Amino acid sequence: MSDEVLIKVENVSKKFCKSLKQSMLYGIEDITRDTLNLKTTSEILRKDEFWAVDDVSFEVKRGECLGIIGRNGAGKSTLLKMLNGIFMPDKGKITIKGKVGALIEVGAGFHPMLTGRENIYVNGSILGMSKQEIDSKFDEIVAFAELDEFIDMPVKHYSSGMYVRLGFAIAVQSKPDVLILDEVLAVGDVAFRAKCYQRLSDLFKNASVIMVSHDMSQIGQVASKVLLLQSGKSSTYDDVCLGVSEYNVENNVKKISSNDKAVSLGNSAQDASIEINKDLYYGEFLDVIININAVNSSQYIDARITVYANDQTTAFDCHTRAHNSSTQLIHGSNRLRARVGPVFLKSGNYSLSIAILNRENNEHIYWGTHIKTITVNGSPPYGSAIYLPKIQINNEKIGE
Ligand SMILES: Nc1ncnc2c1ncn2[C@@H]1O[C@H](COP(=O)(O)OP(=O)(O)OP(=O)(O)O)[C@@H](O)[C@H]1O
Repeated sequence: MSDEVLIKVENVSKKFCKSLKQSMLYGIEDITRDTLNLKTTSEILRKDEFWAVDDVSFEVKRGECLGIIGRNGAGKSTLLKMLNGIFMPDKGKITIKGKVGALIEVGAGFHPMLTGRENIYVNGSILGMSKQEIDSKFDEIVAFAELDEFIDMPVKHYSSGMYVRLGFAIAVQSKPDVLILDEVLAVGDVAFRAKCYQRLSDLFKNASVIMVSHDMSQIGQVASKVLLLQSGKSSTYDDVCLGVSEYNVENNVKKISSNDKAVSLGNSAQDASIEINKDLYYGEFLDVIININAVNSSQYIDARITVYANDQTTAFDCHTRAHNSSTQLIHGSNRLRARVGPVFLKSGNYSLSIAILNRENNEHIYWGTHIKTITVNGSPPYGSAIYLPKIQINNEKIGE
């Protein structure tokens, strides 16, 4: 990470009006005051107005990724729209250096009547690429977006996943200094998301990234710091786990113990513990046992296990949804076994983050960041294979 600050946000606020009629009257009042060179009232709240973003300040350096988190209506999209120049702040100052790429709304920036091919040229030039540059990157963009067959189809017929694939592929190829991503990646499928995160980690070396997400495992995986928005007001956390933990508390997710900030439980779980086979040989399976005491009636669940190397890079990230595996969490005690492997990692120590999620709404039931460590032994001298292990889950209490 360099010391060069690419995004600087200083005491920024944005207000909205709850009543459309009132907001139109204020609009007329503001234009009149402006025309008559009278003092404007942008810094104070009038009847029915509220601060959607309230006195927010932060900096993002080249090489950093800021994760913006917060409940629905907390002000995340409003803040992103100000960063992208769609809204002007009512107070404060935003300074952004370099080329900006943004994926804020699915389909935004695309012309529906134009084909994928035509939109690549239009969108690429908006992002500052020359025609020659787009020509040379064209095949790579189409291949990354996996849209070969559909590239000459008007984008109005694209699915939301196809829009996101194309938008992301163009944005990363334009080599932005600043990349702003709203929840758009949530639309893509698991395999495409994995590819995006890989590409993002390449981009992080030279860019500042801002990413909004409701998926705390993604934030844990990608962000280097976190901005938590609560009714427009912000708190910044250099420790991602701590920021996510505060968000979980706000969402009534219980911490397992007060001195273990990295572990949280959702509403449907009362307590949980983890057992693993700590030492494994190259090519063996990793067994993760998650004992959960559930208070709700049964629900289908997924498991996601992320394994980090010593330097905090992700060795692999696997999700049962990608391997068509799921089981039920039942009322009372559950003994979930997530079997991951074969594990072809080079010898060394690794740390594990484990998430158990409700399959229907993706809510976290259990979430532990860097909760356990494992040691892999006996990798061959020529290095480790690049191979994504499979993950299967079953609940030993219901004998599936
Ligand atoms: N154009 C607008 N006019 C009036 N109010 C608005 C406007 N846009 C957003 N708001 C309000 O501002 C607040 C912040 O909205 P915003 O969309 O930024 O939240 P968010 O954190 O992105 O939410 P979500 O997670 O649901 O996307 C909300 O109360 C919302 O209703």
